[in-house]
This record gives sequence, C-alpha cells and structure tokens, in this order.
Amino acid sequence: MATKVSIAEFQATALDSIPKLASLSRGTFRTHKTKKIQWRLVQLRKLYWAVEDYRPQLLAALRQDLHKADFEAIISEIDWVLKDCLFMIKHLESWAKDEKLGSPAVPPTFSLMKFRIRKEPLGTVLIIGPYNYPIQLLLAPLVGAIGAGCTAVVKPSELTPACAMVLKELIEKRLDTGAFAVVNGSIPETNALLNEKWDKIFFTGSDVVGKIVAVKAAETLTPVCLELGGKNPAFVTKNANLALAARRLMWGKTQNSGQVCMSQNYVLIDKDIVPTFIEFLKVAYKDMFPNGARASPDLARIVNPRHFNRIKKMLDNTKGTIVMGGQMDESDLFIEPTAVLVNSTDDSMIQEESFGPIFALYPVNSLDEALNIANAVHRTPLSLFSFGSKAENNRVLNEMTSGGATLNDTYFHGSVNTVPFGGVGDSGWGSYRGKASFDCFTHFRTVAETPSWADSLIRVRYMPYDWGKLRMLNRLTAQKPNFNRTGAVVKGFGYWTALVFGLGASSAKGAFLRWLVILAASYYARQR
Ligand SMILES: NC(=O)C1=CN([C@@H]2O[C@H](COP(=O)(O)OP(=O)(O)OC[C@H]3O[C@@H](n4cnc5c(N)ncnc54)[C@H](O)[C@@H]3O)[C@@H](O)[C@H]2O)C=CC1
Ligand SMILES: CC1=C(/C=C/C(C)=C/C=C/C(C)=C/C=C/C=C(C)/C=C/C=C(C)/C=C/C=C(\C)C(=O)O)C(C)(C)CCC1
Repeated sequence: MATKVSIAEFQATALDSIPKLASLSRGTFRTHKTKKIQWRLVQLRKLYWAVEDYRPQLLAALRQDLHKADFEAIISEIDWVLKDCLFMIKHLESWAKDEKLGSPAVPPTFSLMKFRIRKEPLGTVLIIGPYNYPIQLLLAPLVGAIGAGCTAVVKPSELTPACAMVLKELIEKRLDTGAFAVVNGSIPETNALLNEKWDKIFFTGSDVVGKIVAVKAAETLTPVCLELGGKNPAFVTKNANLALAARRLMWGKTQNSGQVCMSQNYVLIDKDIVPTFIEFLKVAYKDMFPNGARASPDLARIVNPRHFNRIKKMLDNTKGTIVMGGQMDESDLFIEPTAVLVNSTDDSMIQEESFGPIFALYPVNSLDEALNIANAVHRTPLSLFSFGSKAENNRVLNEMTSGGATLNDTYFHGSVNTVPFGGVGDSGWGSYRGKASFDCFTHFRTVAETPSWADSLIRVRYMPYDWGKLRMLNRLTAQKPNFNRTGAVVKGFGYWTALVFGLGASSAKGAFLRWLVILAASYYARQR
C-alpha cells in the first residue's frame, strides 16, 4: 500500500542565484574541510539516511514521473544508492590513503626519494542528470564526489519534475548546504551552470547535449565525464540457448520500459533461427505479462509525449514487420514491448537510438556479416550482448568494441553497482561506480621528497655537466634491451643463463617455486 506523501510543485531555481550557489560551493571547498575523511564519511552517512528516510517520497515521485513500479524503483534507484553509500563508506579510508610508489614504477636508484601518490579531491564539481533513472544517475555520481572530498552542485532532469523536487529537499535538508546545492531547471538554468567554472563536469544524457557540455567545458579546459547513449547491438547465433536469449533480451526492453541507455537497440540474428526466436520472444512476453503489457502493474510508461512520439516515429518510419507487440496509447504514454523484423540496416529501427521498449531483429547469414553491420552502424556503442558459443562470444568481444559487454545476457555488466561503468569513444568518456566513482573525482598527485643528505648522490644533474659522472651512472643503472631491430627477442647469454638457472620458469617467483620443489624432492629422496 503506497504511503500518501506530498511533493512540491516543480520550481526552477532563480537564474541569478546560480552563480552564488556555485561560488558558495567553491568557497566551502577552499576551507579544506572536505579533505577530512571524517567530514566525507559524515556526509555519506547523512546521504544514506536521507535516501532511506525519503523512501516514500522517492517512490511516489518515481511513480508520478515515470509510472515506475516500486519494485524497480527499489532495486535500481533507492537501494542502489544506499548500497553505493555503504560501499563508499566501507572502503573510503583505504582508497584515500597515500599510495607508496616503489619498484617497478620507481627505479631502485630513486627509491630514497619517497615517491607516493596523494589522492586529492578535484574541487567543486557539477553533476547533470538524465530522466530515466533520475535518482540513481544523479546520486551515484554524487556519492563518488563526496567520497573523493569534492563539493558539488547537482542538476536533476526537469523531465522528472517530482523526483527533482524531492532530490532538492533531500539534499538541502540533510547535507552540508555550503558544500552541496541542487539547481532545478532546464536549458537556461543548465547554461547558467555551464557558464561557471568547475573542476569537473559529470554529465549523463544524450550525445547531442553531451557535445554542448564538452564544447562549453573546453573553453575553460574543464575535464568532463560523459555518460552518453549508443546504438547497442545484440548478436544471436545458432549456438545460443534461444529461449533464454529471448527471455533475457525481453528483460532488457521491459525494465523502465526500455528507457535504459545500455539496453539493446537491435538484434543481429542468424537467419535460420529467426522464426523460432520470435516464438520464444512471444513466450517470454506471455510469461512476463500474462494479461498483456498494458495491464501489468510493473511496466513503466514513457516519460512524456515528446519521447512517446519520438519512439512512435521510429515505428511509423520502419519498413519492417512488427512480429511482437506494437500497441501504444499516447493518453497513457504506453508503448508495448515491440520487436520489428527489418530487412535493411538503413531502417529507422536500426539507425536511431530506441531508448524505449522497441527493438529491431535483423537476419544475417553469418557472424562475419553481423560484425560488419554492427561496426558500421555504431563502432563504439555503450554496450553489446552476445549469445553464442564461447568461441563466437570471444570473436564478438575481439572484433567489436563497446563501453561494456555482457555475454549470454542483457546488461548484467551494468547491473552491479560496484563495478566500473562507462562508454567508449562517442558513447562516453570516463567511468564511475565502485572505486571508479572515487577515482573519477580524484586527482592522483605524484609527490616526491628528496632527502637533503642525498644531494651528493644526485650531483650529476647539476651544471657544469660532467660526462665522466654520467658515464659512471650509466654503467651502474643503464638497461639493455633484450630485443633486436626486427622486434625479435634476442636469446643471448643472459637469456640462456636465466632459462637454465630459472629452470625454464618465466618469472623469479616461478623459478623460486621450481627450485623449492626440486630441493624438497631431493631432501625427501635422501631421507628414504
Ligand atoms: N551512459 C549512461 O549512463 C546513460 C545515458 N543516457 C542517455 O541519455 C539520453 C536520455 O536522457 P535525457 O534526460 O533525455 O538526456 P538529455 O541529454 O536531453 O538531458 C540530460 C540533461 O541535460 C540537460 N539539457 C537538455 N538539453 C540541454 C541543452 N540544450 N543545454 C544544456 N543542458 C541541456 C537536461 O536538463 C538534463 O538535465 C539518451 O540518449 C540516453 O542514451 C541516459 C541514461 C544513462
Ligand atoms: C542471494 C543468493 C543467490 C544469488 C542470487 C542472485 C544471483 C540474484 C540476482 C539478482 C538479479 C540479477 C537482480 C537484477 C537486478 C537488476 C538491477 C539492479 C538493474 C539495475 C539497472 C540499472 C542500474 C540501470 C541503469 C541504467 C543506466 C545506467 C542506463 O540508462 O544505461 C544464490 C547464488 C542463488 C545463493 C542463495 C543466495
């Protein structure tokens, strides 16, 4: 039974207050208080309890904005962020510690210089969120920013206004308001934010807006993390478990009504198995929606009429045949999970990002053909999925790149909150989640400390230059390549000595273990 809650009407943040909010956040960073691990831990703990305490409002807002079922809202948004907070809290101290740098990064000659990596917060960051997972995709980066010791201004999507207002209240009531602020609004407010100087901008959304953000950031050489979309392919071969592939690919298009940037856009499937696969898709549909998708309490709706009509247009423009689903109703923003069998890779169903419950099936003659098509449609998608034999799945991984990949399933690689997630090329720059979220907002600053007494050892660097000293240093430290000009390894004296004395092992540890076994065996033989 849903708890009755009240959610404030959406209100955009006053444009003239935006520079002040940014300046306040920058000023707080300059107090250096965010560098204290204890301060970060307290903010993370407060965020944890804020999300927990605002659970009823968050659930209601997700229902209001996206008709998102509580079950989905809990696993992919609310509990997701809670787990993020706990993971960051648990590991923060060890991640934030200085890392000593030794061999092999630092040659023995320089081991006295106390090389280390200091983890420093980047500063004051801007986080811009999309509409599809309005809570998770705004707060998960914020967890990273807090963990790293940054201050932040966050901008939720205006397309999910109820979530935006709950997020504003939750953050402003519970976190340090000098360090963290929420700006609500659309293009004017985002532009006002982009006119400020940030130490990093973390953007999740479309590639079109991603470019606007990147161009604006370039003006001030501000680093950006871009989490964008993609035209993600799935490959299904004769060696796949077809029933399972159909069920799993259906799931990819039903969670959040397919408004998931990492779900499949199109399926490249061996032509001989197309009819069977379609039958299995229908079985999966019936299992998931025994009374039809429209009647299901679990299926989210499309966020607004603009996105509804964008998806509808893809279906209106296709020259393919709808083989599953196809119903829609604008008054309810409902689109049925829909599969379209297409016969051209120029089809709207392949060329446009679906970001909804619809996807294409394209029959191919071979995996070669499938790989050629996928590479031509989008060479660097956010995800790919391969359902085939081990060798076929390896070929797909090897011959096509993507931000992440799942074999024998849809986006499992992106369904676990602690493993790195991000795109490649034009589907995204940089990654986050788990330790990667901490790293995303951290500067890895190399520090060296030269002891005063070591000056005589490093005198060689001072003018007037002394060739004799340099030659002596080189005699002590110079390394010789073990390869010749053709790129081949030279099997000289050193190679054969290492081979014989190392008992054929490829590492010192391996050689040690082999010697240990031989010594133990000879000792045992002598005892008998
Ligand atoms: N890689 C990832 O993790 C994810 C990527 N996406 C991608 O995001 C897109 C859907 O999300 P949307 O919210 O529709 O993205 P969007 O790019 O339209 O909006 C994202 C944010 O940018 C702001 N914005 C919109 N137009 C702007 C403009 N002209 N100037 C400045 N700011 C602007 C919005 O207010 C919003 O906060 C899809 O393309 C999807 O593939 C969505 C979720 C996750
Ligand atoms: C617990 C025990 C067992 C194991 C149980 C297992 C393995 C359960 C598995 C549950 C699964 C697969 C749950 C799936 C959850 C899906 C989630 C959370 C989806 C999240 C979606 C997200 C984050 C979407 C993000 C969207 C983005 C970034 C986008 O738009 O691209 C045993 C092993 C059975 C033993 C007993 C105990």
